[in-house]
Amino acid sequence: MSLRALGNKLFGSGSNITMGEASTRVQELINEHATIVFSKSYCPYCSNTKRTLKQLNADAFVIELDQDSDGSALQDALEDISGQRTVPNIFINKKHIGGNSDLQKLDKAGELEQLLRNAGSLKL
Ligand SMILES: N[C@@H](CCC(=O)N[C@@H](CS)C(=O)NCC(=O)O)C(=O)O
Repeated sequence: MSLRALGNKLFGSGSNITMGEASTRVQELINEHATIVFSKSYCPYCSNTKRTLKQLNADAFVIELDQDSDGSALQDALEDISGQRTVPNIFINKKHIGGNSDLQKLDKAGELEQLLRNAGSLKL
């Protein structure tokens, strides 16, 4: 568990769910959505990721952590699950892709489209 997650567990993060519940919710979201972006609405890297996915016509589920009352607990859980605290935090086919720079790298290498296709996330 990260130091921040431990601090939140001991002192509270302003959220009403436990770490375990947050982890379960994150895991359920990852399992339910072939492509999912954990995002924050004001984050420019997230906008970049969402724009790229939209340009590819990908069907991606986006959760804006800053607009979710449990967002900070979910972010702690994401750090535990993926080792990454920053947003965007992207999963395709339950596989952790990383952040925006990782997604852009895959796109430039021509690998993103195939990943999305394999996940069943391409509409066309
Ligand atoms: N290199 C990362 C940068 C992501 C980043 O710095 N995101 C900021 C928000 S714009 C962040 O997560 N800050 C910490 C936080 O919001 O808790 C990427 O490409 O995704």
